[in-house]
Amino acid sequence: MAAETQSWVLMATARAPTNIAVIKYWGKRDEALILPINDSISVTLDPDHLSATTTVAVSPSFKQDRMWLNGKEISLSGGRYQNCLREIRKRAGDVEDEKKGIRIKKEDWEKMHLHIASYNNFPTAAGLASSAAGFACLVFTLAKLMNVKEEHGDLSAIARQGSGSACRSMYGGFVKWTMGNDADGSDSIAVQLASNTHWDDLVIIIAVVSSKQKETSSTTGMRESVETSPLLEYRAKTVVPNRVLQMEEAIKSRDFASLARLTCADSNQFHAVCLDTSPPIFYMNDTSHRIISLVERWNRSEGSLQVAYTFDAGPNAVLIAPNRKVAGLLLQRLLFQFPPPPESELASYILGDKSILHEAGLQSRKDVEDLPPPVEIKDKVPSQKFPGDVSYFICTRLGSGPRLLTDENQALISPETGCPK
Ligand SMILES: Nc1ncnc2c1ncn2[C@@H]1O[C@H](COP(=O)(O)OP(=O)(O)OP(=O)(O)O)[C@@H](O)[C@H]1O
Ligand SMILES: C[C@@](O)(CCOP(=O)(O)OP(=O)(O)O)CC(=O)O
Repeated sequence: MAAETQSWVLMATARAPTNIAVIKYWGKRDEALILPINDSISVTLDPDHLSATTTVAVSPSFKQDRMWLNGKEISLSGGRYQNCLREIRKRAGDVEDEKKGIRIKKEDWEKMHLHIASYNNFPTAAGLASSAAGFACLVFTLAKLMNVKEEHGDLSAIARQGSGSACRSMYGGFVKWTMGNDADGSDSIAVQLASNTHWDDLVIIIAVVSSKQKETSSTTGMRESVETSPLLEYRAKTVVPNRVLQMEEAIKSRDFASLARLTCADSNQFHAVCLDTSPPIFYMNDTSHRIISLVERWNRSEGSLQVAYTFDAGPNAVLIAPNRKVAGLLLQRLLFQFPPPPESELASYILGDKSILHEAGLQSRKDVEDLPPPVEIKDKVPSQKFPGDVSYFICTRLGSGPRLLTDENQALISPETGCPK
């Protein structure tokens, strides 16, 4: 390592999106390498609304690897962080910054320490896949700083070792994680099926459902399902392979009815596997079930699939609408049943792309209070309302994959101190 001065700090900053699976990953065949028992397919969400931003800095003055997440120092000693750091360091290349007089040879990276700062623009560990955005961003930013030449696919195999679903956040649009066959996991990678512009009418609405009870983590839950659920074996071997083919076809031909049917069926089967686990795992709650009923009732009354729902390892609903008009009708239904609690404003109850709200004629709490019951529930069931059962909604869309942020003002680490700003 040669440099005029030993006090320099070299940094890279990037942003990576989160993703939601429409064909779920649930179950590993190798716990250490994080190799799944079936393929999965996801949509990448708009990084403007749900993403991680990470800065990685290197300096000869750093004494150890350190990381700060949302401003708080966290330990990097866990196997998942260590695996990602080791795999990237192995592939590091020579780096030269002539202006700053910095040269780092590839063999130097093993000895140099890193400071990492990351920030999520959405709640961490709230069932919104922060670990997917976080590990994808970490691996992508490390690879940029260390001049790693690997393709996104190879990088996805490293992100996978941070958290399985993270490998799918290495691309935008529609992404497939192919389970692979090799024992070392080198072919268990993500591939892009279509970019976010391929089907840009789709609107995603996330209902962040209030939940007090502590849930079983995905890692623990899927281990218990692998050990005890006979349904999971049938799902992985028999159901998912066909569903993946049908989903790929639906995406290619922008067939919303098919996408919706497969998405709902796969979410429901995943939660059936959780119930089939011993002891059973309950990720959804009464609010989740009410949202499913709302969608099913509406779809049935229209005689065609208006929207799709899917739920990960928690009670939050992710709803997919084919376009803004239907998304507006969906918001009206959701807000009729789950109005904002008395003390909260509509503007802080609907986050992300608020324009859909305005297009649906909803400018204020009064507009929500005046909403008539949806036609499909009139006269059939009492139109009960549940204010406060949803914490807030996020309106978003499909998004692009990780990208480098070149504006130094966006760095989360100070070039002077080498620590978070
Ligand atoms: N930006 C980030 N950079 C690096 N690691 C992160 C980042 N954000 C989250 N993580 C890691 O992911 C962990 C949270 O993952 P966890 O699976 O508990 O929650 P989640 O991904 O938000 O929710 P879920 O998996 O249920 O959708 C954090 O404790 C941290 O280790
Ligand atoms: C239900 C899921 O969200 C499970 C995600 O599991 P994780 O990727 O969080 O699990 P680990 O690999 O153990 O870190 C479905 C999915 O995203 O495909």
